Amino acid sequence: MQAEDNKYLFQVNLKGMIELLSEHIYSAPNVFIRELLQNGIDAVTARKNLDEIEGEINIFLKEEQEIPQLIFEDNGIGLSEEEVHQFLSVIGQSSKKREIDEKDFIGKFGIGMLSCLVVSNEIIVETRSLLKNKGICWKGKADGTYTVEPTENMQMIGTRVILTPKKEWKTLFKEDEIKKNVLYYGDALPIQINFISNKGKEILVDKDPVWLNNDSTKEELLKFGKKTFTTNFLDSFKLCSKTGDIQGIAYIIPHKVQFSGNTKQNKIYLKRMFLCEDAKGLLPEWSTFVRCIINTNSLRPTASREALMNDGQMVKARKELTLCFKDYLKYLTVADTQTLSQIIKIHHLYIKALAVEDNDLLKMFIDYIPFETNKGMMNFLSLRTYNEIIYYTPSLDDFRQIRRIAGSQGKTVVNTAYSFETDLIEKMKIVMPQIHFRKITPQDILENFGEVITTYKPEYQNFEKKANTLLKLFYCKAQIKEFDPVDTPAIYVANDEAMNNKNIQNLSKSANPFASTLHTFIKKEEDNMPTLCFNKDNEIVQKLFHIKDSFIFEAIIHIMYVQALMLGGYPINKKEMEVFNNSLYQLMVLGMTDFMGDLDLNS
Ligand SMILES: Nc1ncnc2c1ncn2[C@@H]1O[C@H](COP(=O)(O)OP(=O)(O)OP(=O)(O)O)[C@@H](O)[C@H]1O
Repeated sequence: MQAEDNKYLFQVNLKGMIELLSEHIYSAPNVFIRELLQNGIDAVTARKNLDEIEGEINIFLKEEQEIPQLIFEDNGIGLSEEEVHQFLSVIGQSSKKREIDEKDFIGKFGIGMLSCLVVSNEIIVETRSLLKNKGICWKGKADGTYTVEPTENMQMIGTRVILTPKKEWKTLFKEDEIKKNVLYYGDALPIQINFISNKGKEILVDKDPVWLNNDSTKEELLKFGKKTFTTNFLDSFKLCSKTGDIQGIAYIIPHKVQFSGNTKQNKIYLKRMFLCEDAKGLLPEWSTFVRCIINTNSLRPTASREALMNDGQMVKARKELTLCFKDYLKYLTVADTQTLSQIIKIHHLYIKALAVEDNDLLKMFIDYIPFETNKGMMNFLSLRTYNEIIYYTPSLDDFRQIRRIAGSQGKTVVNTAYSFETDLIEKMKIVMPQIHFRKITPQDILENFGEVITTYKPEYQNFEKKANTLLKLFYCKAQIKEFDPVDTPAIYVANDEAMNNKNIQNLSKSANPFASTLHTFIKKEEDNMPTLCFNKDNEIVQKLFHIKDSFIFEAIIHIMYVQALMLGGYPINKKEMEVFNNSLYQLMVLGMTDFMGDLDLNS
């Protein structure tokens, strides 16, 4: 279209716009209901600024004809003929674009009406402005044309939007579907919404939801939470933030949840219109142990109106909401320690995440937080009460080994291999300098084992020599030590590097094409070989010092070696399993043969 000499106006291909909306911007076609509710409530808000009225939205469903007709009617400000041309007929034009409008209105982009053309070929708008005394009928079509003419149908001030479905969207115009969608988007709206069909009038929404009512009791809130999320929550607490003008409620999930950062099971409202389930960015990442219902009056939506903009305001709001979490937990420490213990029992991982971030909380909760130790789960209070030094290990493999042996040495060792534990310990070292923490490895424990000078006793030397020859095949060395408990004959000790060396060693003997170069990765081979420590005072070991039969010696060393691997929770390869089974089998046969030798087979 030519506007002036050499100047042309852009044209909008409405069909393309509708495709863009339905396929890329809106996640589902039912959003037209949200857009109509929102236009209705915005119109009522605009009228209330000039006039004292009780706003109302009536939704009529007429099903007498083969094609149903859906009418959304509001008693809002209405539109004049000029406004119809200016706002309804220009895509991207909105009467709510001024900065001061942001506070009052939900809409602002000037595209919401188009969502109706996703489900209907035509939009009919009958409207009468508060400021004019005649009604207008506007008809807009998906082909981009529209008509405007006077109408006698509008006796009231307000607007009526009339839609008939495209064939493929007829199901969205069924009574149940409409009611479900109206409640999905509009259940918290501050306006009465009625549904009217040939069966009569039904009030769908008429009062403030429990979670926005400051006088609601905890019981009422928990009941509402159960109805909304079908969960019997452990507890609830209020959320509020000045930034974003946020109010809401958080429910504590009564069972363990994966620490996955899943933020998609909440209910987020914008100016009391449902927006989305994903609270990403608005709630801290560790908050997945709660379900939240939140309303914000001033954070900004994206154009799809299905998410909030992750901007500076949201970051500020998140900080304020995080404070609500902290305040609630602090409150529990003084007012409801029973609920606090339950929460910590189920969600200690999240509480740890919180405590890592905040020194005050760390001091407040640390005594309640459970840790895995070689003596079972222990809370920090018991740990610090009964141990002068708190030993810890950040490697799970090391913990598995240490678990068996540290206790016998009177040590309590904490497994800090899980998320946040190491950070917590590092923080505690600073915040609580009076408590002594010490990192420990299997090597440290090994060094604490009683030294046995083998050179004094030829049988010890002989034992180590023979055992070393056998164990070398498994990339392991033998050592005689003295340690508790005496009934443990042998302990396998290997740090991460030693285990790596063992694995490389195994690979280098396999058909791996890089086998010949793998040896270069093994550092200080002898020093860092896994060690099988034999317990000098153990009954079996004592007997092995004197055993003459090399066959039995070999079988027992093999069995002790694999048993020690099992005890330490180490992986066992095929070759190790084979020698274990074979040795056990041979010993059983031997034992039975000896036993049968004593029997009188003829009797
Ligand atoms: N029920 C109504 N009563 C009065 N005016 C309305 C009504 N519905 C739509 N309008 C007018 O039509 C304009 C365009 O509406 P539309 O829904 O496309 O966009 P919006 O509400 O302004 O913004 P958004 O795209 O963010 O929803 C509105 O700005 C408003 O001026």
